[in-house]
Parts: sequence; C-alpha cells; structure tokens
Amino acid sequence: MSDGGTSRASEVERGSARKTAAGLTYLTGFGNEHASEAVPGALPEGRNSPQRAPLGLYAEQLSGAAFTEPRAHNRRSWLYRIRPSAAHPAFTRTDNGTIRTAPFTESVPDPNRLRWNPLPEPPVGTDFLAGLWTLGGNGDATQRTGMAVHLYHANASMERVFSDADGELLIVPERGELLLHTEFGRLHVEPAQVALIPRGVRLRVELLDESARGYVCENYGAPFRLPDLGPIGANGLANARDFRAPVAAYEEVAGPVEVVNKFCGNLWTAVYDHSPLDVVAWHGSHVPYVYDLRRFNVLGSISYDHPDPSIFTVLTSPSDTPGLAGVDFVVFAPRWLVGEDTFRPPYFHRNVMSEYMGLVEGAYDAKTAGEGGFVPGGGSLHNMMSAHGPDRETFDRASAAELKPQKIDDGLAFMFETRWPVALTPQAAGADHLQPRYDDVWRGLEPHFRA
Ligand SMILES: O=C(O)Cc1cc(O)ccc1O
Ligand SMILES: [Fe+2]
Repeated sequence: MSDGGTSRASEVERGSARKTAAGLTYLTGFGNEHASEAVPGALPEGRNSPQRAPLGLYAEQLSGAAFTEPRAHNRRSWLYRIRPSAAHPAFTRTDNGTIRTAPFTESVPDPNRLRWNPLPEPPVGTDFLAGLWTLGGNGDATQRTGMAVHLYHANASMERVFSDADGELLIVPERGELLLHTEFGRLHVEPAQVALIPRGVRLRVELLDESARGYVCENYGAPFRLPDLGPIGANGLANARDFRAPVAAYEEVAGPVEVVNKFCGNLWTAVYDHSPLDVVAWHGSHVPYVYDLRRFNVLGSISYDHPDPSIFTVLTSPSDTPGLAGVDFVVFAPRWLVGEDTFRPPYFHRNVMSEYMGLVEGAYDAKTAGEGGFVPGGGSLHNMMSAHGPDRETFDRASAAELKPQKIDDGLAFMFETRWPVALTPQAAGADHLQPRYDDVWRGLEPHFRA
C-alpha cells in the first residue's frame, strides 16, 4: 500500500523517469474505495477527519459527485496533504490558446461527413496543455452536459500543473508515452492504453518521448462508468480488475509553481509557492486510472450479421435518459470475424447519435488506409443522421470476400459516440488538415439492382 515519496529532481532526467514509469505500482479495480499512503501512518484509521491528521498533514475532501448522489454513483476522495488546497493566491485569466469549451456556437453545425489528417507539428516547447486543440463538442460545460473532442500534439513536458473544473479528461495517446503526475500519484500511459483524470484532479504531464500525440474526450457530464452487461453476464468487455489507479506519491517542492485551472471554458492561472501535488496519503473513489485497451474482452457475433458497435463500449457516461449516453467510449480492438452469409465490415447506416472516430494504430476495416485516408492521429466526424459506412473499396472487397474465419488484428480504432450533434470550432472547420474530398470515398457505389 505504500510507495516512496517522489521529488521532482529525481525525475527530471528522462532516463530515470522511464525507469520510474516501468516500476510503478498500481491499485486495481473500477469504482472501488481505494486507499494508499506514501509514508506509513499517513492515512488516518477509522475516521476521515481526526482532530489532528497524522504526520501533521491537512485532511481535505474532493467531491466528484454531489454529497447526496446515490451511493452507487457517489464519488469522493479524502486527501492528506502537506498544505491544504485552499492555501493559494488569486487566479487571473490567461490565454485559452487552442482550447475551446461548450457551448460551441461559433460555427453552424455541419451535416457533412468530415475527416481530418493528424495535427501539424507544434512549435518547439509546446507542452500538453499548450498542445491541446479543440475540434468541437456539444452540451454546456456550465450545465455539466455534453463533451468536447480535443486532440493534442506536444513536444515538451509540463512544468506547470493543470486541473479541469469543467469535466473529466479521457486521454487516448496515439504516439508517445506519458507519465502523468497527479495528486493521487503517478500513472504511465502509452498508445493502446487510456488514462482518465477525474474532474478537478491536478496533473502534470511528462513526455517520455520526443513528442506525443493523441486524443482527449473532455466529458462534462456524469463520470464515465462501466456499461451494464445485461444478458452478456457477469464478465466481459472491459473487466473491472484491469483498471489501475496510482499509489500515493507526493512532491515537496518549494518555490514558484504555476497552476492552471480550466473553469467554465476559460484558463485561469496562479503562481503557488509550492507544488499542489503534495498528497501523502488518500482514500476514496474519485481517482484517476489507466486501462490497457488490449485487455478489452471483445464479444461479437458467432453466427451471422454485424452487431451494433455498442458491444464494444469500454466506458459510458449516461445522460438523464436511460440508454442514451452523453458519451460512450467505444473501441474497435483486434477480433475474429466469423459471420456466415454476412457483410462483415460496418454496415451502411445513419445514426441518431453522433460519431467521432480516431485511430491509434494500423487501419480500420470500413475505411481505406493510407495517405489521405483514415490514418493514425487523424479523425472523422459523422454527425447525427449523416449517411456513412464502408467506403467503395471496402464494399467491393467485403461483398466478394470468401467468408472464412478472419482475424482483424491490424489496427486499433475508437469512437466517442454522443447523443448530441458535435459542433465544430472554427479552427477545426477551417483547418488545413481537414480533408477536402472525403465524400469521394463513397463515389462509384453504382446501382446493381435487377428487377
Ligand atoms: O461508422 C463507424 O465506422 C462506426 C460503426 C461501426 C460499426 O461496426 C457499426 C456501426 C458504426 O457506426
Ligand atoms: Fe457509424
């Protein structure tokens, strides 16, 4: 249950950080009451708020749910820290850079199928926060509804600390390993894994490679949870035991530390005289975690037809209407296709939900790969009711394919699927890396009708 405290000095050098990352210890499970102390005796026994917290620490609660939310969904953690979070100077506004927040009203929602190439190379010295670039989203952060789709491209580690009051951050790396220094301890995340930083939890992102690229779903709504399994039974899809939370690790840094706070769509900054990553022990359920998408237990048809991709849901953020997610995180992981007399790739469809898709590696079975196609680091948006599905090449190939068992193991794609249309930021609508002729992939689907 304990891990040594960490000083920033021991991690500045890249080689040692990689060693640290490899040796990280984790707590396992989803939605648990976890507990961890970096120094033995730091965690109070039998109560949350003793008259004097152990070792001269300050006790502080971080609530991710209203105090009164049902027990099954209530989320809070108790942090035992060197200084209370309240000990900070005033925040002042700072530039939002390329980060935007819902409501997204600057451009007219677009019914067209859209596809982007990866973000261009950022200027030298771009950290994770400066490298965040908002594509669009929906809802309203102040109403705690909806979500934003961001991409990031960074080439420097953060010196500053960031927290997001507007939502939780689901980080989906596509290139480059990250070491996430959080109030709860450290998480290592690499492509094919995802990390979740709960609302309000402070974090510093260290790059373990020259540069890092990926996607972020900022979820303003109910915290992501595991989907119910219904008739699937008690096991399958993402198994709870594969989620890993950090063990406590703290920084005792004297001197100025910039802390940036995203609040109702704007960035605010304050210079602290210490690092707020100074939590020596904690317990609770509002915690960051990592999950390896390669652990996803993919279920599918073993008879005929292509099941709806809801069967690939890793995490869901329910809205106030049962079954209608504010956002689902869906993964298209390696799997066998065995359907008989079946068109095996994704079908042609129009969906009341809106679909943003990204690619972590390889290719996706409905979309032709390669230059100008659906490429790792790129993304597509098929908004509410827009017609899409296999491109012409895929349709021709799959309609003629011999239907022997086939392993799809050359890619890892994912989808943020949301109940509300995704409105674009002007920077996404006018991006140089927006592909101008995406519609052409469905050209040449000629009628074959014979009466
Ligand atoms: O459009 C997509 O590629 C995503 C998707 C995949 C699938 O297998 C079925 C429906 C669907 O929207
Ligand atoms: Fe789709």
